[in-house]
Amino acid sequence: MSDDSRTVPQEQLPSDDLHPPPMPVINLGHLNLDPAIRACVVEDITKACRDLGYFQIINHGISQSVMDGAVDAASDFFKLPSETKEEFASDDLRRPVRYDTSSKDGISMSRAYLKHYAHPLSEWVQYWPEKPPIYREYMGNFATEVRRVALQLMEAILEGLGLGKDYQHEKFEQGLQLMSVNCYPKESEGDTAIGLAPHSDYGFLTILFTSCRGLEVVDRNSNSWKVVQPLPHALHVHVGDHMEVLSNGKIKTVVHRAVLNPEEARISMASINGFAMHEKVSSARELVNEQNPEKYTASSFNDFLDYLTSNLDNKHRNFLESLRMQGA
Ligand SMILES: O=C(O)CCC(=O)C(=O)O
Ligand SMILES: [Fe+2]
Repeated sequence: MSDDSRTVPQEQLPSDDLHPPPMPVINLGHLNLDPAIRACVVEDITKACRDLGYFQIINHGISQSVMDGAVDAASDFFKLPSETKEEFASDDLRRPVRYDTSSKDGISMSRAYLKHYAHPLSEWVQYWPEKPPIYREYMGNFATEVRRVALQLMEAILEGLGLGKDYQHEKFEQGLQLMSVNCYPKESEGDTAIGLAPHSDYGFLTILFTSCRGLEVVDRNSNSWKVVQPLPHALHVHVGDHMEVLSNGKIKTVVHRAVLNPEEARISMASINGFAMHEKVSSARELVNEQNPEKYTASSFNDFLDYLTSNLDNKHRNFLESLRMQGA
């Protein structure tokens, strides 16, 4: 290894900047209390989405044992011999399950990940790893629960945007869920601290479980990286590209990255929630007017996969930029 390769560029160093309190924390249990309390929680969620694009949720109804079970299933999978995991390796982004050890961006080399569809579970679970034997059941339980939470949050945001909680209800109900299960080694001296390069997520909402600190988000007010400090038993939520499209830019997607933790190896599990594969997302008519003309071309998850496939070597794969209409 040359000396040069041991010098970590400044922009790849983890941020020391803990997200300054108050990082919004939403008590999701309050959504189901009386209408006046629900209205306040809807307002808090919508404000967090508009101002920051991310927040944490507590009292979300997913039990500790379901979360622990999924983490155990993920850790046990990543401990399997390479040959077993590589059965799932593929460059075909349309495979129902994909395993890889590094991204093609040349930055995030140390992450191992497994991506698979999860909704409807009965359709996809047959493709999931059979080893470890707990994987399908435990990850399936977590995926089902986390999707319930995503739908609940989506309804609240639609309500907060003035579209009504049942806006395009069937399309959300029938939408896809992609689980991105990530395993990062402990940071080792001299290596890049970046575990996953900056990106925004496809879909409306990502709900992320993280076993310890490592996620960073761009704070758009200061245009700097902020460390997300996970609260016990909380889940992190951030907005994806299609939320920006649907809201016609009222809510913005969140650029985020993962850095390696200097104390421990890390597991994260992201549930990415969108419309079905070929269902196009466009800006809500109700949010388009003369002052706010339509800003984005309609697109589907299938279009996103096409875009990724033709931009595999692009370090800044920015799907959303490709949708922005001229002059918008
Ligand atoms: O590991 C993390 O904290 C982030 C994971 C992530 O951004 C993703 O899987 O899209
Ligand atoms: Fe992400």
